Amino acid sequence: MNAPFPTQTPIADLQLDNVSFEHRGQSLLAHTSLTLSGCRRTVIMGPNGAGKSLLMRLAHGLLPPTSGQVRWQGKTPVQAMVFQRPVLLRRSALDNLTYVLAIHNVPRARRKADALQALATFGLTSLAHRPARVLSGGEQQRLALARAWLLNPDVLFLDEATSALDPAAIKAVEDAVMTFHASGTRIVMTTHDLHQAQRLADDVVFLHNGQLREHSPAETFFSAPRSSEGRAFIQGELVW
Ligand SMILES: Nc1ncnc2c1ncn2[C@@H]1O[C@H](COP(=O)(O)OP(=O)(O)OP(=O)(O)O)[C@@H](O)[C@H]1O
Repeated sequence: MNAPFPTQTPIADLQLDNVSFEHRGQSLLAHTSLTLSGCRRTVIMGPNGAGKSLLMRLAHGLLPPTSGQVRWQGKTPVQAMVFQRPVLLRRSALDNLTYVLAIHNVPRARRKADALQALATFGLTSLAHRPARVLSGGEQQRLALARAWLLNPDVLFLDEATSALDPAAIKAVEDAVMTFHASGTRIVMTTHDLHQAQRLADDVVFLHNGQLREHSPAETFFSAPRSSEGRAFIQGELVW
């Protein structure tokens, strides 16, 4: 089950240093300092509008902060991101994958075999020739994960990757996340689902109103959160 690019270890720490993001004078993320290290599964939690997606996009480099710095303490790792609604090409599932290999200059002779292997890894072999855009939500999400798999990322970001899925599809995506993690990929994900966070998290970053309230080991966050907002959130009392 080897992905086509060899991975480098250890993965550089990601350091956010006093990062803020403002829009039209409004503070959406304030003075956030955070280090993500090792091969951990970090889950970013918080109520609607807390700034979870924003933090993730800043961490992945999709948005520049208004102030502060986002930096890798070492070689910038290979990164991939999976969104709630994956953007897939108007082609077959297989061709979506061979396309990614082509733009990463993988020799043509290897592309189909590598793509088929990635489809098999995520249980999509029987759908290889189906147009990607007619796949179900869960299948599309697994295809997005198969596409990310081909990049052999050191760090995988997932933004609400299971929020539109039924329980079986959620399990399939969670299994896929575990497959990445077992292969040495650091996971950084947002979710609204407390049970999912309990299943997956090694550590929890908790945000409220654009402020980092705590970054705790999962065990601590779910049994004795350090922040009053974290306590209220896991008791279902903090809506936003
Ligand atoms: N690029 C942007 N420009 C302006 N405002 C933004 C931008 N990105 C996010 N926001 C705003 O920042 C706030 C936080 O948004 P974000 O999507 O990070 O919240 P969230 O915690 O992921 O919420 P949800 O749980 O509802 O998905 C929201 O009020 C949103 O409208």
